[in-house]
Amino acid sequence: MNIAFIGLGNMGGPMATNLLKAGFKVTVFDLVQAQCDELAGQGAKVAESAPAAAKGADVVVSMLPAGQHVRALYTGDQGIGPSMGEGTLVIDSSTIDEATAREVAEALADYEVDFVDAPVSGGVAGAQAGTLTFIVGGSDSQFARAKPVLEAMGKNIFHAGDHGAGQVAKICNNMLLAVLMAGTSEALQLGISKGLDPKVLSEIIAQSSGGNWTLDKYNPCPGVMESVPSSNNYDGGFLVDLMCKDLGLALDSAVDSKSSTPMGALARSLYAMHSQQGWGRKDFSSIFQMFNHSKEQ
Ligand SMILES: NC(=O)c1ccc[n+]([C@@H]2O[C@H](COP(=O)([O-])OP(=O)(O)OC[C@H]3O[C@@H](n4cnc5c(N)ncnc54)[C@H](O)[C@@H]3O)[C@@H](O)[C@H]2O)c1
Repeated sequence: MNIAFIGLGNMGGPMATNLLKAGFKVTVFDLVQAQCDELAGQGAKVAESAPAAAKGADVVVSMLPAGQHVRALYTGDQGIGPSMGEGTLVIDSSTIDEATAREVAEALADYEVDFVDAPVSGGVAGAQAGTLTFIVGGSDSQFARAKPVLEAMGKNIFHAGDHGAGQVAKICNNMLLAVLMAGTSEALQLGISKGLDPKVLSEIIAQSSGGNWTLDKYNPCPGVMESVPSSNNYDGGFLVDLMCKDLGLALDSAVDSKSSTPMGALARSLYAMHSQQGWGRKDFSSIFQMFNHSKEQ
């Protein structure tokens, strides 16, 4: 099976690597040449453009920053719709708004191209380990077509509903993640300000009723955990600006459905302020530093 992979950033790069490891023939394209070169070193073919990558592919996977990039890739003037053959399957794993996911699905149907939205959870570590959770929106038959490809990159593959449903479930998860990361940071900084060792405090809370994923798998306090962005100057991982985007998507959905999301609204303000203070290109766990009043850590 020939797979085209478009968008080789923090997530897309390791996802494409896992498709190569699973034995698929992979053609890649990214605007950043160095990221294409890295995949070429692992056996991928590098295309000169997105339409060239998509030509002749059985499956096209995209992992782009936001909705406008996905819309432009598939439906814009330079869109790759006409480059794909009838029966091609498109898997978009970017986190975008549900309306764009549905719009792209409809536009591609005109070319007899199948589409699923398949955003992921699990972060860069999950992308590298091939243990991502995929949350899929599409018809039953489209889900069945996508599953074997997704299994090469992930562990848990969920069918959330029709087009756009994957995106709705994903932003519910990320809104909660943002709230948990801010709350965990606040609690750890309180303990530190009272003289507690953050490693000891993390172990205590992890085994207590406040335990959560941000504390025991993605600890935001530098020095507590290895191989997470907080121990790497908050580089790599999931950017503050991407979290701001996801919180914006969650609040748009809340307006649309007349839902009350006060914690999500507060989290969006906190992460936006953090971004304005120069942290936009750092990992979202750096919100920990917003609560660091000593500035000595
Ligand atoms: N990083 C994470 O932990 C994480 C976790 C879950 C979901 N996500 C979501 O996954 C998506 C990608 O995240 P990421 O962290 O890999 O972002 P990233 O910024 O590291 O990577 C995006 C890549 O897309 C490329 N790109 C942009 N426009 C392009 C185009 N027109 N053609 C080809 N390439 C193009 C960029 O050059 C970049 O390499 C986002 O929607 C994000 O919200 C990220």
